[in-house]
Amino acid sequence: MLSQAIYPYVKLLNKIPGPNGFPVFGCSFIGLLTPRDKMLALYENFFDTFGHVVRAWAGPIGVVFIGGAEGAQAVLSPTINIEKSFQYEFFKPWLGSGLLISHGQKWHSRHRLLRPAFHSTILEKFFDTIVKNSELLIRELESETNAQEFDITPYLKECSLHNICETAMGVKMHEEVNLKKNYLKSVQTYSETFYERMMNPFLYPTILFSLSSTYRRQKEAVKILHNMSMNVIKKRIAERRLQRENARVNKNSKSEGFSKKKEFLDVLLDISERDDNEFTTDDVREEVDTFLLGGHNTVSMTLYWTIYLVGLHPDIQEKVHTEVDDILRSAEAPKDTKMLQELHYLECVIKESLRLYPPIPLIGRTLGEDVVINDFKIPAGNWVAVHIHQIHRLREHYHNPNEFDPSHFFPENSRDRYPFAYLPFSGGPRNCLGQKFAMMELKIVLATFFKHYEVKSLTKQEDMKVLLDAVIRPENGIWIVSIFGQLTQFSSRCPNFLPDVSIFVQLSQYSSSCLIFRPVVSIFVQLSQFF
Ligand code: HEM
Repeated sequence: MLSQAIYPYVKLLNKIPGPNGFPVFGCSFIGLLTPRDKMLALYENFFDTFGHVVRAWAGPIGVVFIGGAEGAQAVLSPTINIEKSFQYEFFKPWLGSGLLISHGQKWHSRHRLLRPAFHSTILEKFFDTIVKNSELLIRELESETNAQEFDITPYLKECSLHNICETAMGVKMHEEVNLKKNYLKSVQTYSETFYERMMNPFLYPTILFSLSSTYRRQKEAVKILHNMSMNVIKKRIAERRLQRENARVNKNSKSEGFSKKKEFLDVLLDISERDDNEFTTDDVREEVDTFLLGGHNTVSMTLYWTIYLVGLHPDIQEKVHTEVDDILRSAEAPKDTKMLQELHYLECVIKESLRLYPPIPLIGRTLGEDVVINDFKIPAGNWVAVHIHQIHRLREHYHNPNEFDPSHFFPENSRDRYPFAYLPFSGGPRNCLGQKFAMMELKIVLATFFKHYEVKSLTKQEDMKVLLDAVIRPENGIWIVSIFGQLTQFSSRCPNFLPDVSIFVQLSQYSSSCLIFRPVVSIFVQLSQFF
């Protein structure tokens, strides 16, 4: 009975080209055997070999990878496809069923509730706070300018964490040194355990996962992550109490936290204070966890990839400095949103950095209806992964796909581009809620940074190890030499993005040259004929 039900499905999916899989194990061994810094290259090789639509078996479950813009549009546009794929469940111990993971009625109502908290009129209120934190970053970096070389990533992570806490959450976390340090470390630990689980279908069932050492590491990380979000919530509740007290004492004074347009955390706390139990403390916490993560991790990632890429290209760096100096003049940082809008070249640089290193390189969906892409039918209910990183490097959309070339976003080059060929913030109804916030923050921090610093990146692109977990990040940080307030020329480095991965593609096609492995492989090949 079961095989009768499964067989047509397997047959249908096997019409889509992709690496062969073994019964039960599918192609899982490829993921397990591939070093993390080679994963992106492995995907690229699959797309080169099989085309824009690639089928892979994650254990016994079929996943279809989409590496073309038209396919991405077919999956991401329809409202019926808003359900995330099963792997997002692995975020549940941390994020509960917050906005990133939820679907159906819950997603619709939360989305409607929280969207206004990122409206442009609210964002303008955040401008001065982000400027202040950017200036703090500049002062903190001064201690490093005499050093030979240093890793800039911890500074940028902290800056973006300050920004999201002080704006959307309405609390200052500058003094909480240990809490922040442990939080940032635990974000990384969780990302790693997420990746380990995703790559190993044996860890998919909760019961097996709970026996693993990965689970124990994840559990410890979750305690710290929740400690951070509860701390933020408690601080804001105390702040609101104080504001109310002040408003009572001085009846005429207007309380900042109770203006008509509310910041994110106040929206949540207002509802949780009502008597109807619609929103519990856990509901508030899962959204705070979601926005703390969304608000700092991807932004800091973009900050350091942008500084890294600019630090490799003196010609581009010179143009950035010229523009920032022209627009900011004697100001230490951007003064208003009008000034930000005039930083056209910097905007192209940020967009180009997001193209080459989209912080979230893959997004998953469970299809709500059958989708046909390039004549291949993917049935409703199937998992699909849209490979943003791959789509961003297609020559049909970018004249110089593997180079850092901000001219890709000059109006004359981008005006006619296929809309789903650029997806750093995803696309369709479940695109990023913090997109405008992120672009404003990135521009303010980077304009302030380049107003004060010239940088030289020390790791060549060919030596840069890029790790894939929930995001793409440099394995060993971003090592730079920075010069405060004086501009000099540095020699350009040779970009060469993808390491050699031929061995992994061979593996995927059962031609492993490993002697011990070969007999095992051949048995599975034989068995797979009967499947
Ligand atoms: C450069 C910065 C950012 C990038 C590249 C980025 C990228 C993305 C992407 C690709 C998604 C879709 C994820 C998926 O479908 O699995 C997403 C969703 C989301 N992002 Fe961002 N994001 C950024 C900044 C932010 C910020 C600053 C916030 C909050 C303040 C935020 C909040 C969210 C939320 C809540 C979602 C879930 C939306 C939903 O499912 O309805 N993001 N982001």
